[in-house]
Amino acid sequence: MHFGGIYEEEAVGKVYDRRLMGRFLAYIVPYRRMLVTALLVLPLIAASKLAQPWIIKVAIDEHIVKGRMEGLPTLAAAFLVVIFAESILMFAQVYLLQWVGQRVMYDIRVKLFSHIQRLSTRFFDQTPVGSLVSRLTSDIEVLGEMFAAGIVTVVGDILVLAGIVGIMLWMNVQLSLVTFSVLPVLIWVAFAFRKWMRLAFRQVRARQANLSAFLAESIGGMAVVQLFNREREEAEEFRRLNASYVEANLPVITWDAALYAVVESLSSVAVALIIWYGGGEIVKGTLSFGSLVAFIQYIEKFFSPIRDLSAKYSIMQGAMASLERIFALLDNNDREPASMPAPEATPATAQACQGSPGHALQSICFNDIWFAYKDRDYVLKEFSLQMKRGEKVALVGETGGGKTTVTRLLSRLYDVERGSITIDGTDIRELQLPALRKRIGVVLQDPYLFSGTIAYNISLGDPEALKRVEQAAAVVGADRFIRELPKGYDEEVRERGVNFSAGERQLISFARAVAFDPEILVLDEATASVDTASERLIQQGLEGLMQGRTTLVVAHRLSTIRDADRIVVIHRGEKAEEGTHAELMAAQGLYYRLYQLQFKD
Ligand SMILES: Nc1ncnc2c1ncn2[C@@H]1O[C@H](COP(=O)(O)OP(=O)(O)OP(=O)(O)O)[C@@H](O)[C@H]1O
Repeated sequence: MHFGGIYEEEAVGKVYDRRLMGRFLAYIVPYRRMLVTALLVLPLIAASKLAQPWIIKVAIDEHIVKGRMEGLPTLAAAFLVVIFAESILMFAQVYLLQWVGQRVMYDIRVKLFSHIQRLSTRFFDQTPVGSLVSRLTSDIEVLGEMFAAGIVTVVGDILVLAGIVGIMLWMNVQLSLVTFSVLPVLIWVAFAFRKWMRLAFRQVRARQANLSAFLAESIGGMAVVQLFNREREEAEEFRRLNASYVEANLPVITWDAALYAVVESLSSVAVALIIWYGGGEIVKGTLSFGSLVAFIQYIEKFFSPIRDLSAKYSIMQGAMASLERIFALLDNNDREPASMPAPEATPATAQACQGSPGHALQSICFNDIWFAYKDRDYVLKEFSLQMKRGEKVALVGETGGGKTTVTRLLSRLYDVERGSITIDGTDIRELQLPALRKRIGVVLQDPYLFSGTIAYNISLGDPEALKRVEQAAAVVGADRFIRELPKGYDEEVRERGVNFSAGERQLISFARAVAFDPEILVLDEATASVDTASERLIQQGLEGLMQGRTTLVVAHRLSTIRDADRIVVIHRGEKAEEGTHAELMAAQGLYYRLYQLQFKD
């Protein structure tokens, strides 16, 4: 059992949280006119609801009971007009509210997405992608439900309830008091229900989160599950989580059904009271027949919004929890590093690290850098390296030594903790991030392709890069296989490039680096082995890619770097050796041993 419900336990918020609602209101403000119009319609809808029983009362008392036909058609027509007006007003109100809801959701989605784009690599290391996707989709959708389910119309419901109480008291105080004797029970039930529902919801949402997290992991890793015959165990685990989700839902269903039944029977009790007490009043001549009928109709209209209470309650609670999570993400300031003055003055190290900013690249220097992904767990210790324009430097060493980390620090996916990295004597933390990244082309160990065409994947939609697509593909030798595709550069790439081989994906990613024409190239060689023919192709591609650029390459296949200007051996985060292939072989140290290991066959 690999899954112990370790995923986020959902915070079950309040049903109404003033702080969250206050912040949410800021998103509604731009659409206040539409919202106000929708709210202005509410009293009109309430009035038409209140008018209907009244028209019936008049018809009965003034016409039917007295046997007067004239006027009845007018009243019937008035009744129709009121009902028709109510439908039109309801339509307008639902439309306006949903319109505002859609706009607000659109705005929050845009804001959230651009916020997420600016978050740091560290943040993405720690946050499961699935949870970010659900912030942007289901959490925002729940906010939409708040508009769709007419939460705003609660105001209207309250108007109707108050109106009914007023009219009933005005018609007959005593009968009203007798009818409202059921209210204390109703209020008690509503409060108790709120408490129980809250607890039940907490369980449901936590188990729902577990279920989705399990699904995301299991479907994402389907190939492993299938290859290792783990389907049955996974299905068993899923059945367990699924059952626990259903189990958590049972109390909610029970309370929901119970509330419905209780409200329904209380409304029947109220009707019974009206018939019993009101009937007596009619007999005594203190109440008209029409008033009795109106009373029964009003009491039904009184209970109907209360019956919807549980649905509205759950939507509100869901919306508050979603708002809480959306705002927590928006408040996360784990931004990508901004450009800032370097914390310490760049030591004027060797002459080699100088240069003139703004001109062609002269030097890249790592000056005694220290770095840890977490706390004081240093992955790189006192690492130094100097590179001159046009040089090709290779990083080699055992797995987990810190080679990839060096490349990440150069492109500022993370910032060094101590020491500094300079380009032409300027600390890279002082450079603008986009300017720095424009100078550096990175080829990742695992090339990431997007769904779209090959041309799009090479240029990523950049107009300048788009002009260089074919030329770039030719430089790395990718043009040969692309030309053979039925649609050439317009061939569709499916999600993550599943319809291309590992070697072809590598070549496309090389072409991408060339199309952006960077001065500095950072290359993390793929560890995945490809067949000898592909390896030769890739080797040729690499040569084209590195032509005329200053290159830092993380090498796994030592054969590819024999001609590097310098080879740096990293051992447990420290520089162990540095020199050319011939020098390091002659020294018979770590590099020599690695080389022997790889070519022992
Ligand atoms: N995002 C991360 N969060 C925490 N630790 C990390 C992270 N990335 C790497 N590490 C750790 O840092 C160390 C150095 O990793 P790095 O990827 O730089 O090694 P490498 O020499 O490139 O290895 P390989 O040859 O396998 O690619 C490893 O011990 C690794 O576990």
